[in-house]
Amino acid sequence: MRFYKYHALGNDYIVCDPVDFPQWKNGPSVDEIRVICHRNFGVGSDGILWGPLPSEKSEFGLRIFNPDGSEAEKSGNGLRIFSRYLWDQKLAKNATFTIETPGGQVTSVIKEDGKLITVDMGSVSFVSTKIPHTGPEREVINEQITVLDRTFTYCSATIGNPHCVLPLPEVSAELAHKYGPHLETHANFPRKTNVQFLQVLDRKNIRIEIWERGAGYTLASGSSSSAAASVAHKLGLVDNDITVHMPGGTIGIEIGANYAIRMTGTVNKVAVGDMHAQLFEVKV
Ligand SMILES: N[C@H](CCC[C@H](N)C(=O)O)C(=O)O
Repeated sequence: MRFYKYHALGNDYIVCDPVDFPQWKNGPSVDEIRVICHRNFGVGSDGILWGPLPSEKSEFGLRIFNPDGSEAEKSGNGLRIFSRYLWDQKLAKNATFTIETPGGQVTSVIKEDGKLITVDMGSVSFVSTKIPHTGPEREVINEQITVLDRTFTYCSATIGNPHCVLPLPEVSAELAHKYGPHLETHANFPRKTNVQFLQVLDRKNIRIEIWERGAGYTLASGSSSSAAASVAHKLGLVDNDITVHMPGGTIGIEIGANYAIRMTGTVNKVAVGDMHAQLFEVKV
């Protein structure tokens, strides 16, 4: 059971290719995902990338799993990592190719032999019924939400997966750890949500602290960068080309017409290894 581990700005994923896991007819089970991703009992990662899968629409298909066993519609860092895997394994014959995710088709462009990758992520929407977010259909902009001892003003967006973006004068990891879990599971979000605390530094730079749906605190997130940059732009606070600063590093976001997002960031290869059958004897 060969696996390939990469990270994107410290947001790490394990690529599991169906050719190496013939026993997984429909992908890994929740128990298998949870133990593989576990930092002590498993290989350890912020998620699993299951692919390449057959696709009728795109050149490659991909499924994305969070460490809690849930499935994500899209992952920006995950898509850069999977694109790098396809390039490294010579499965991608050209430097530009398409990938189908449950959250829509994306287009990847390999640069610097895979050390830098650009992904056209699709378009961001703020519409409640697309996120999904409860209440009447509207764009979720500057609404109020109360968790624990605090009421925040927030916006919500989707780029295939759901996001709750909270603009503040200053952000911190402590904010993400304290309020993130409660926002992630708030009743406003029927499919839960990713959470970003947003600090606008200037018209070309933002800073975010992230609490991910199904993964918790992470050092970087491509879909979070896309959503937070789009919210900042929607609020008139930034221009179209933005650098998103996160604890793990920076991602470039270009906002096009109708909030079409072009994301550019690095990928680092970590390891290639083999999972042992005893890994699956533990349930976490
Ligand atoms: N936890 C996310 C998926 C991974 C997102 C993040 N790692 C990224 O790079 O976009 C979700 O359930 O929607």
